[in-house]
Amino acid sequence: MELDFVKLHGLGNDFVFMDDFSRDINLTKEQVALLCDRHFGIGADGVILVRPSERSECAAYMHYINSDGTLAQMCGNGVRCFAKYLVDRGYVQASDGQFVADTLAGPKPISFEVDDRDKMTRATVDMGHPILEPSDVPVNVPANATSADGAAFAKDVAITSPWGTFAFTCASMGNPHAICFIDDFAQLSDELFTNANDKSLATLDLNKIGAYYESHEAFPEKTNVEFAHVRSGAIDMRVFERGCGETLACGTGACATNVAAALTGRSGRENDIVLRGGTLHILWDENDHVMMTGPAVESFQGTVEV
Ligand SMILES: N[C@H](CCC[C@H](N)C(=O)O)C(=O)O
Repeated sequence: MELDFVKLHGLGNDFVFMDDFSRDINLTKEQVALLCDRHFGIGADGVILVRPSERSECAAYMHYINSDGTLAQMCGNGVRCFAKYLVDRGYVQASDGQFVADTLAGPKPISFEVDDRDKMTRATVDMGHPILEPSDVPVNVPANATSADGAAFAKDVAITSPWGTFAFTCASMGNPHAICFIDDFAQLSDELFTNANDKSLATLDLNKIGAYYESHEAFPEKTNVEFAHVRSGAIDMRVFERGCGETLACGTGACATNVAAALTGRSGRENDIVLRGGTLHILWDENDHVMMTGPAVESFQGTVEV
């Protein structure tokens, strides 16, 4: 079967988009993995099928699949690319400046900017409420803290690994995230770095430590794993994504990291999250909504045999 596709990315977190308004595309895990293979396929972190929404208030439904073929509830960079796909093709009027995207994590209101050719450049997505109750993240560790409004959450929970014990604060944006804040990388074991002479977030070996925690038994549905360093005015973050491995950026991960930093008193509620692929601006507002702002870029189009 020959399928048209469009390749888009949000800060280098990249996706193969396919128009599935006719609801007749059903890809196997093997087909998704091949489409995402960076040597034998198109190459991407995931596949996004654009489907009709059953919600009258939503323009379309984003069906997100990780590169390993597993479904995920939400994709922050993906939903900004989803917005660009719809606006640039006229499914959403550029002059409207806003619409609602439907996702497995529910409706997500989006406001967007366009250039002088009515092509979308940036979007702000209302990612909704962070989910903090440990059993809802889900994470099998006790709620050891309560947030300002009394909600239970998993704060700095120590989970051991072969390379030492790391403390995670856990939150969901519809999908699970475990965030470890590291202040001093020099304290960590040499074997955790791709270059022990330069111990930093940049040289942390995520294929070792990220992969270990992604599938740790503490996380019944696995988890996205973020390592972050808070500095004045910004938070540096790298991510080992569930079902993908390390990606250059993670929108839901940036949202969860912002919430975790604020909850644990490491930062305020609004931060620039600096990722390998670029910067996302995140605000956890006074109504408990997490607002994510960032770009989306279309790389190329094509057809592919599956
Ligand atoms: N791998 C994630 C989904 C993609 C999230 C990420 N690409 C984003 O931008 O939020 C998961 O299985 O929960």
